[in-house]
Amino acid sequence: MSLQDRIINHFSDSIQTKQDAMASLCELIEFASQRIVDALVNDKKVLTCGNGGSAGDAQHFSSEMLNRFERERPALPAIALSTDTSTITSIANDYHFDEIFAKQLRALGHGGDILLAYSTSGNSANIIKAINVAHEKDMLVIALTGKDGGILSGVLNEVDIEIRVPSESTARIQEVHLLISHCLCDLIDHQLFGG
Ligand SMILES: O=C(CO)[C@@H](O)[C@H](O)[C@H](O)[C@H](O)COP(=O)(O)O
Ligand SMILES: [Zn+2]
Repeated sequence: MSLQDRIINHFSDSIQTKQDAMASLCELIEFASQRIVDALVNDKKVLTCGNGGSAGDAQHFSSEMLNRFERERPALPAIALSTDTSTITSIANDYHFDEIFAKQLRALGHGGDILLAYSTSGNSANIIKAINVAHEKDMLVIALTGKDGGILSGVLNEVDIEIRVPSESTARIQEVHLLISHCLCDLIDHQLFGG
C-alpha cells in the first residue's frame, strides 16, 4: 500500500467512525451537555482527566471552558487534573501512578461537580480510581470511552453518563472524543448564553 493510500485509509476510517458516532451518540451528548450546564448554573465545576492523548483532550476541554470556545463569554470553571507535573510526579513517586487523579480529586472535587473522564479502553486504573472518588464525593461522572467500555463501564452508577465511541481503534476513538468535546463546548455556550 502506498503512503498516500495509507493516508486515505486513515481519513476514510475517521469519517466512517464519526458517521457511526453521529448515528448513535447525539442524544447522550445532548444529555451530557445539559448535566454540565446544570452544574455550572449551580456554581459547580468540571474536573477532567485522561492519559496520553486523552490527557491532551482533558486539558483541551478545560482550556476552552476557562478561556473561550468560539464566542466571547465569561470564563467557565474547569480544572484539568493531567496538567500539574509537580503534583502528578510526586503522587506517582510517593504513592502510585494509579492515584494521580484520585488524590487531586479528593482535594479539589466537591458534591455536584462533574468528573469528565477520557479513556479509549476504559481500563486505565488511575481513571477508575478517580471515578470511585467522584462517587464518594457525590459528583456526576461523564465518561468518554470506546471499544467495549472496559472496567470503567462496570463501575459507573445509574446517573453517570458513558459516551462510548463505536470503534476498536484508539486513534479513531480519540478523534471522535475531540469532536464530542467541541460539541459539548458549543452546546454549553448555546444553553448558557444563547445565540
Ligand atoms: O494517544 C495515544 C494513542 O493514540 C496514546 O498516548 C494513548 O492515549 C495512551 O496509550 C493512553 O495511555 C491510553 O489510555 P486509555 O485511552 O486506554 O485510557
Ligand atoms: Zn493519539
